[in-house]
Amino acid sequence: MVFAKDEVDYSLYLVTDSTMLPEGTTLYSQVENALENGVSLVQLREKNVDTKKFIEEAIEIQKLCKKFEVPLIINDRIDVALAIDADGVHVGQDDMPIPMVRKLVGPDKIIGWSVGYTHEVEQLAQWGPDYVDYIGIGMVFPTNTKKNAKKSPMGPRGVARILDALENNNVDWCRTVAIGGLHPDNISRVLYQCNSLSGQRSIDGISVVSDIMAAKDAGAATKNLRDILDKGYYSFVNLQLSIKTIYDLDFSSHTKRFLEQVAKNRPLVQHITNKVHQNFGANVTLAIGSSPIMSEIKEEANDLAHIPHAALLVNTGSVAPLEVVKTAIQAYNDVKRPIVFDPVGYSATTTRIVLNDTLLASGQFTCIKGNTGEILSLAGFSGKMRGVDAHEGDFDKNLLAQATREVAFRFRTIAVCTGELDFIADGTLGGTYSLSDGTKDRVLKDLPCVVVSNGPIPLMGDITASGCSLGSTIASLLGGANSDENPFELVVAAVELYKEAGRLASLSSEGSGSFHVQLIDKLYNCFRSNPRTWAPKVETL
Ligand SMILES: Cc1nc(C(=O)O)sc1CCOP(=O)(O)O
Ligand SMILES: C=C1C=NC(C(F)(F)F)=NC1=N
Ligand SMILES: [Mg+2]
Repeated sequence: MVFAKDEVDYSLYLVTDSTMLPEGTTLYSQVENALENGVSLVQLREKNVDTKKFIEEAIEIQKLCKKFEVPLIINDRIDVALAIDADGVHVGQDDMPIPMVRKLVGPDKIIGWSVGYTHEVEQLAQWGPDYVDYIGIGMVFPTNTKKNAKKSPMGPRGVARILDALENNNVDWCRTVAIGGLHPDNISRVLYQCNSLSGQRSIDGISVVSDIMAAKDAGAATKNLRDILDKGYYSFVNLQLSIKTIYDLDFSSHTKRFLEQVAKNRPLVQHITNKVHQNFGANVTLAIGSSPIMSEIKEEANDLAHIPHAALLVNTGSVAPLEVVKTAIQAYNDVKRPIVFDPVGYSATTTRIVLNDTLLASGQFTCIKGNTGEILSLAGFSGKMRGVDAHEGDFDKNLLAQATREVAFRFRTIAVCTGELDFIADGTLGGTYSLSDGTKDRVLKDLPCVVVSNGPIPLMGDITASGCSLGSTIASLLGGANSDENPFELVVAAVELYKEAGRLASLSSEGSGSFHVQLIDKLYNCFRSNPRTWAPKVETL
């Protein structure tokens, strides 16, 4: 049987490995259990076996695949693929060049190629539609399965960039699977975040080796992955994610309700943050009615995350060891508690870019908050001029709104861009994801985005940790909220509250010293004065 190429289901692609089989299992039994539970494509990958043995295995596995009407792909060995008339081959960058492979296997066979860089997509585009049918994009996360791997983990954002490259090079014929360290605890995030910026493309599937091949119960492992793939919804935080495009943002009533919830639920806000912010952030958190804990103890994160209404603030200005931060992010994601991420100094140095990119790839954040420079860099705008027709004000405003929406869309988060104007965009799309067809019905310009303007508060820039402490405020409202509240509304209210407190503080202080104190006072009093008297200007973009 020859599979029509456009009918191949790439959703759950098993790549075999007979060097990691648990006691009492065989290559055949693992593949059979996987096929029975939803694997949609199989690749026989053997790095160190003699050709005779490989052929015997291939014939055996081919019979199994035919029984389940699933195509069989052979890794690397074109000769073996031809010998058994397999449905296709997969080659890596160091294997036989693609044009030769196509010449040998003919036009009907499936050809897969390992891709890790955008220049490889450009090569793919040059060959055109008759060569590569799908690409394995990896590695997404660290993996021990691929020995001497020369590539470093690219994270979901790296996969999304390859999807962008496919679009930018008009490669619409090629399907995509993500591969590398994929397991039940991270594929929801991969499916959720791996979209091209245009929303036209998401990955067509995921590919796993050890999650199934090393599983004692390969059937159960497969079913677990299958269920997540078919779910189409990632509930990463126990708040009410929404797919709304326009919110009725009634600052005074929302903020009053949110602060009442903070007072009632007294959220624990764990700060992993820089030394300068720790003291002021703790005081801001207390002023609002939450209870701060500045903890960088790896073993503690899981206990803290389980405390009701806990929230995590990660501010990468800190020098906390990477493993401590990653453990905390994983712990709060596991219990669906909100995490606010503040990529301090993003783009200032390569070290900070690598550190922040590693952490951004390690979890799902409810909110990513940065200043103008950080958000522009995260969106990849830094230094890129976008036309000069608009005058300074609008130019910044449109650019910043665009950058904030791009960060929100790329990381599926509530993105906050702070500055003279504060921009907030909701890229969560209600937690929904789907294979292959991206977010077609929702694109960047549809994302809810507001700008909070309260007039300049110059003193904000003259005190330490003013931006960092907005993170404490956002984490407090997200942490204190009841589960039926919407994170976008909570974040907008937190920004308005903080901005309004800053404005009031600047009216009643004569310098940065008293401003520091006044800011705490105004936040502290926000419970007591009637927010209705506050009127920050919120404009929906
Ligand atoms: C076969 C392979 N190729 C990769 C690439 O990055 O191209 S990573 C990989 C191994 C993936 O194994 P596991 O699912 O056990 O992490
Ligand atoms: C190195 C590889 C990379 N990707 C893939 C797949 F996911 F199948 F595309 N298979 C491989 N053997
Ligand atoms: Mg190879």
